Amino acid sequence: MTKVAVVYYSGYGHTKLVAENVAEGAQAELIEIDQEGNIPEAAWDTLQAADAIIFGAPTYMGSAPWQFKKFADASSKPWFTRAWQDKVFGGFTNSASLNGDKQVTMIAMQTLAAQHGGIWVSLGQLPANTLASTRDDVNNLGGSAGPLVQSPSDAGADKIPAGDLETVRLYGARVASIAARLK
Ligand SMILES: Cc1cc2nc3c(=O)[nH]c(=O)nc-3n(C[C@H](O)[C@H](O)[C@H](O)COP(=O)(O)O)c2cc1C
Repeated sequence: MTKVAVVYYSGYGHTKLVAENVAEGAQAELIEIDQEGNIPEAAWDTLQAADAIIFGAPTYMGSAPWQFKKFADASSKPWFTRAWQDKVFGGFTNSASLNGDKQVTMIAMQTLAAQHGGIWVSLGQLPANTLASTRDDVNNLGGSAGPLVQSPSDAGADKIPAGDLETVRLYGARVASIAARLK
């Protein structure tokens, strides 16, 4: 069976809900990076055993929060031994603005996957960008590297647009299916 892990950081719960939706689509195990930027020791074994790893983080100040970066730096241990070489990777980000510099976070995740010698899975969904498009549509923020999610800054995770959550569920399924094909 194909194993997928979603490793994510969430400061205030919005990205956590997004990660849960990605994991639902991918049938993945969730690993939360805590407020100190750490994951449980056993989670490193889960990542090692995974066929695919999906990174998730909100965008803070135009990039991933330091807790995600601490996790990324800690992954230099498996990097040294090429332990994640040829795994399938994906990633997603969530932030308050429609744009909000999400792409910077996506590029950081793609680069991290490349550092590990991984195979990055793009979003693979057409953008919904016509006059008739709404926030309920899949890929209404027009991502290509991976799913982009917007959480209004003055609301809880329950106000994340339905289209964004459907986008991430489909992306999770895509990563899992590509990992299964390559296995
Ligand atoms: C320190 C900080 C910096 C932020 N910087 C950005 C930003 O650069 N762009 C943006 O669109 N939203 C920004 N936001 C808003 C968050 O991305 C947004 O509230 C997100 O839903 C938080 O996710 P979380 O609840 O998983 O932490 C920032 C929030 C915080 C707390």
